[in-house]
Amino acid sequence: MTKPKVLISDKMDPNAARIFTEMGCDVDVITGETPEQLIARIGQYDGLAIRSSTRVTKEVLDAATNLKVIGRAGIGVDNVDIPCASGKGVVVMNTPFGNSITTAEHAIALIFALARQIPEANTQTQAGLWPKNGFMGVEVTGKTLGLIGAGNIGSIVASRALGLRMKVVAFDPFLSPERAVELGVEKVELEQLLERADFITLHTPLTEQTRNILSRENLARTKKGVRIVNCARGGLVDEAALKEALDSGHVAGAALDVFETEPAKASPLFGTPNFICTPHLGASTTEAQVNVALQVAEQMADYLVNGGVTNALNMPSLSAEEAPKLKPYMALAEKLGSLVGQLTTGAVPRISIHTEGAAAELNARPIVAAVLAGFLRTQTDSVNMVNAPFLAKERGIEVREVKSEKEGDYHTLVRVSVKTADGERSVVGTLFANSEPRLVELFGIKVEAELAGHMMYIVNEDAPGFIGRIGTLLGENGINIGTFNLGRREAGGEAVLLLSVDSPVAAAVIEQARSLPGVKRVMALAF
Ligand SMILES: NC(=O)c1ccc[n+]([C@@H]2O[C@H](COP(=O)([O-])OP(=O)(O)OC[C@H]3O[C@@H](n4cnc5c(N)ncnc54)[C@H](O)[C@@H]3O)[C@@H](O)[C@H]2O)c1
Ligand SMILES: O=C(O)CC[C@@H](O)C(=O)O
Repeated sequence: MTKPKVLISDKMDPNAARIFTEMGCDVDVITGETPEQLIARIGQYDGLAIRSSTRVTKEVLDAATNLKVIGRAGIGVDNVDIPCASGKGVVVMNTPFGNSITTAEHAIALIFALARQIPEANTQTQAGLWPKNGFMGVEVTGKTLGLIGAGNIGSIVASRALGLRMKVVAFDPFLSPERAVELGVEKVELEQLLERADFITLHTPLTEQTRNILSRENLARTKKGVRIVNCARGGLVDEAALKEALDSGHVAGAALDVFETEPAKASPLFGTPNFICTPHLGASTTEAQVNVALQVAEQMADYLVNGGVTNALNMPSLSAEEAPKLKPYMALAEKLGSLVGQLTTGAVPRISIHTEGAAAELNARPIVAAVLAGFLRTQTDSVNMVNAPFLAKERGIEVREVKSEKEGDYHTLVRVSVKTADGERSVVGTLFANSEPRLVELFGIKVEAELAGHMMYIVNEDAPGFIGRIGTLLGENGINIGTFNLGRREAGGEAVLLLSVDSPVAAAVIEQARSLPGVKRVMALAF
């Protein structure tokens, strides 16, 4: 088997390359390339490991014809076009916890740097000015810290601030009252936070809701003399308004680790008194960089070598232990999705996936994704487990998931139902010997068929002589029948015949089969 090939395109702790190699991947470390150089190179790689410098744009993804996974050694993935990656079936992973402590410590360091004006005091002291009277600071003890965003990093900042005897108020619409109590913070609305905080620290992602959360209007609502720290993302604070608020003295100090445009080589804020900044160093400690490098390499290699999915932003997680258990179900689900896709014409506004018995105990999301991939592959080639849910949504298909752990006739079942203009139609499958996918029901008729290779689907009136006629027709056309599966609603009623054949069935043979007496529908199928 050829080894998966990974490119590390940003400066990363060397442990990442070591782990890739140890886990069976070939790895190249090529950093500092231009976008054009990356575009020219990316086609040969299965994996791309990045930090924040590499921009994974649509152009890069268009050229990445072999790419299966992008791994971000860090948290923020705003340098990756995730919708485009999802559309192309590329898994995007990050390492959500590896640098949280480090970044929280940077925020605390900046709070102290602002409270005691350490950078400027250092500069003037080293310039020989001994400015002992020019730097009257403030204590943080007893002050109120306003936390905007109380997730991984925000909650660590809160614990450190409480240790410093600060009072912490937090604005985070997704923070539950119970969690706030657990963290020892007071959950407040943004307006209250702005009015009460002596220090404000931001720890949210940049989203449409958080962009400019410290806007000109909100900065004006803050307490006079507030000090502001942003170690999260540029764009959360209006930089022009911050400059004015610093100049007017309304804001006593501001520290930015992140900027609207990075690298920030020029900014109106540079040189402003009481403004300090660092070049996106929040995650830059030896410990954090080892953590995220090890984690990203382990996650990516696990995916490329074993199929395990951890911390993916566009696909359900799947552990290396779960992967082998789910594998036969995903094969069954994909076949059922494909069958129903091949047998359905016209719009499908809804697909329902019902798992029963042992199947209901499993993680349903990969099974659902496999059904959708099988179904959509009948309409487009560029579909896989990652992009299938997105494509289904794009096509206006509502996807329903139902689980019932009670066993019926089979110890495990997957039922796929599609809603069409003619009503709801279902196909049902099980696993024989826990591993072999079998169709057991087709549009309400009991059958038993392996869905594999080339097949023929025939609906006819149950009448003597039909099987002989179809056998003769195929024989005369040199088509060898592999398996023969029959089912019927009742004696003399509608019957279904599923044949596996050793070679594709030509359109002309399908036409001849359609003209046999009693035949209602004939289709060639392929799996
Ligand atoms: N400076 C750096 O080097 C550095 C390092 C690591 C992380 N970060 C950034 O820090 C940020 C926080 O990281 P994290 O790991 O704590 O993320 P997280 O997802 O654990 O926490 C984010 C929190 O923001 C909250 N939130 C979302 N929308 C909000 C809104 N409209 N108002 C208020 N709160 C809102 C969420 O509920 C969540 O609790 C991310 O943007 C990440 O990219 C920066
Ligand atoms: O890789 C870095 O140095 C920055 C990391 C940080 O912004 C993150 O979102 O994890």
